[in-house]
Amino acid sequence: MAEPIKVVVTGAAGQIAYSLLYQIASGAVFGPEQPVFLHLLDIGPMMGVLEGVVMELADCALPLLAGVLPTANPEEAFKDVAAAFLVGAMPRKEGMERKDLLSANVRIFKEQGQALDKVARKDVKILVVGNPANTNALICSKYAPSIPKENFTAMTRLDQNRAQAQLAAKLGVRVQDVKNVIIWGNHSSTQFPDASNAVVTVNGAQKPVPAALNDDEFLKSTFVTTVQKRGAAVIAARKMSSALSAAKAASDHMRDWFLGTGDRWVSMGVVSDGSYGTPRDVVFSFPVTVSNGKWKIVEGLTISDFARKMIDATGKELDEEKNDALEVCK
Ligand SMILES: NC(=O)C1=CN([C@@H]2O[C@H](COP(=O)(O)OP(=O)(O)OC[C@H]3O[C@@H](n4cnc5c(N)ncnc54)[C@H](O)[C@@H]3O)[C@@H](O)[C@H]2O)C=CC1
Ligand SMILES: O=C([O-])CC(=O)C(=O)O
Repeated sequence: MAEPIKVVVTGAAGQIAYSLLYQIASGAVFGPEQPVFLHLLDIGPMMGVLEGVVMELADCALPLLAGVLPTANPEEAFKDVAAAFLVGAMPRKEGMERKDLLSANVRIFKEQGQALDKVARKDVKILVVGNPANTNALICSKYAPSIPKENFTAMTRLDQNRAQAQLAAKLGVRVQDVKNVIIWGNHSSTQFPDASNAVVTVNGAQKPVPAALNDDEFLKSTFVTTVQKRGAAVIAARKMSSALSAAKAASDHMRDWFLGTGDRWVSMGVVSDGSYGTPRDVVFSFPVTVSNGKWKIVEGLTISDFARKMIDATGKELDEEKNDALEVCK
């Protein structure tokens, strides 16, 4: 059996972590042969609740769980970690946009960037889940200059999973029969869920999704808005934001980053290099493939006039969020 790797989850006493911790500790993320030592970070007042989570983890009797460290100290939590799930942040309530959380949450990511910079492994893979995820990831990276920018990512996998599920339902196929749907841009209501390159397998044969559906109007309107507003729809129904599906998406994202995607495309928020005419120096969601622990943006896709407008709009929002966040962090 391999040596255990240290993995931190922040917001460990919260609702996403409650689903996520089991997935990590059971082997669903780093594989069935990789033991994990879990570092659980939350704030001081939540230490009592966190103690209960630690008890439940023990009670799961999981063979891959090598140990658990609950703490309210970021430098203790981030020490020598190989993977960081940055979940801990305030969730939005009904009627809010995710960027309304910026002033409350972005400082958390400044402080955590500074702590990661000091004590984490330089090859740590960081996934920011706490909203507004893209801009929090950018700020975290800016305050951790000794860790490569490529190691900071934001989660748009939940949007990808939602998009894939919507398409599969519309086409009457299994979710695993739909691939290469893309989420461009911000994890916000300006994101662009794009099915123009998606492929579906029907009766053993692959077909482009637009041809299989033959309903461009649906792909440009209902499909896009359903995915853009799905988080709000869950909040309206549950009175709390998505947690089960968010934890599953965080597991998918980190698993694919560690273990690879093959030729399957996945969407990840990464620091933009200006690909596809997007603004540089914002965390923008692109289609990527991953091998040997490194992601690479899928190149050479054709961008329609419609896609151009959508990509520009979400890029503009990210530029604005960046400026607001830098102002808050001054
Ligand atoms: N990117 C995405 O697709 C998604 C992002 N989210 C976001 O994830 C975040 C967490 O959501 P939930 O778990 O539902 O919230 P929650 O309120 O249940 O849990 C958040 C936890 O973070 C802790 N926390 C607050 N400040 C902290 C700090 N400085 N250090 C460590 N822990 C801290 C809180 O004490 C709490 O235990 C929210 O910002 C939410 O909007 C939620 C769903 C999907
Ligand atoms: O909508 C929210 O605030 C939580 C979230 O990010 C999502 O469910 O996609």
